[in-house]
Amino acid sequence: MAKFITFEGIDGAGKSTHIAFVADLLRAQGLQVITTREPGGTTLGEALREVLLHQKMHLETEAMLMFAARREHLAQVIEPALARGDWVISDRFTDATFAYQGGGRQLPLAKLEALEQWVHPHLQPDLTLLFDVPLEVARTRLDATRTLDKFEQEKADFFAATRAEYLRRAAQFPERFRVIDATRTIAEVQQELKQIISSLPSQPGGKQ
Ligand SMILES: Nc1ncnc2c1ncn2[C@@H]1O[C@H](COP(=O)(O)OP(=O)(O)O)[C@@H](O)[C@H]1O
Ligand SMILES: Cc1cn([C@H]2C[C@H](O)[C@@H](COP(=O)(O)OP(=O)(O)O)O2)c(=O)[nH]c1=O
Repeated sequence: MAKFITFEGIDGAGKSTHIAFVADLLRAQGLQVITTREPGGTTLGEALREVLLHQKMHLETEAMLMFAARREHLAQVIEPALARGDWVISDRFTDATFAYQGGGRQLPLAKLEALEQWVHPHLQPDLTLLFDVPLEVARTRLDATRTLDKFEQEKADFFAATRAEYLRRAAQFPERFRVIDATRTIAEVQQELKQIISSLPSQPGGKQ
């Protein structure tokens, strides 16, 4: 059966680095795989991403726009792909809203739970890979590579709270989450990803 896999972690943890690797592992098994991202993944979603990453706005506006982009993403991309039997890998999904808007910006989680119930009451990722690194490691990686967007310019305590909320959710939903120690080398992380993917149901040798 097609699966929905999400990649999560604070900025600079290394998510984007590993998405193509995991997609290729699955394709090598003959599976159809699409990769996508949030906020974004559709024409409207990418327009909302531009606004979300560069404009200041009320915290609740930010949370609702994240879910608005997600609604479109589910309707246009994620749900049709899963219905066709394609595997879907998304660079972030709803856990990111809990971590960033809930943890980092302190929006009450009950408000986010209400939006989640509205937008995807019956769908959760089958597997969430949480790339976990201390803030200093993430920051060093980011500083070395790119111009920082609105979220990436946040202070250390914002990322500490974001990371803490990710880890809290991983503990809350242990069947869905795999926490990956992303301080290791890219090769070591890929080795672990290979093991995780090969033990998924529907994989040759994986649990059914
Ligand atoms: N395990 C790693 N060790 C060292 N550098 C890494 C590692 N993983 C990623 N990087 C580098 O860190 C930077 C941020 O990685 P990226 O995948 O863009 O992070 P994210 O998508 O989580 O924000 C990139 O320059 C990437 O090459
Ligand atoms: C999906 C999502 C992302 N974000 C933030 C996290 C990231 O800082 C930013 C964009 O995510 P991302 O695509 O990971 O950024 P980049 O391509 O620069 O690595 O949006 C939220 O705050 N809430 C959300 O619900």
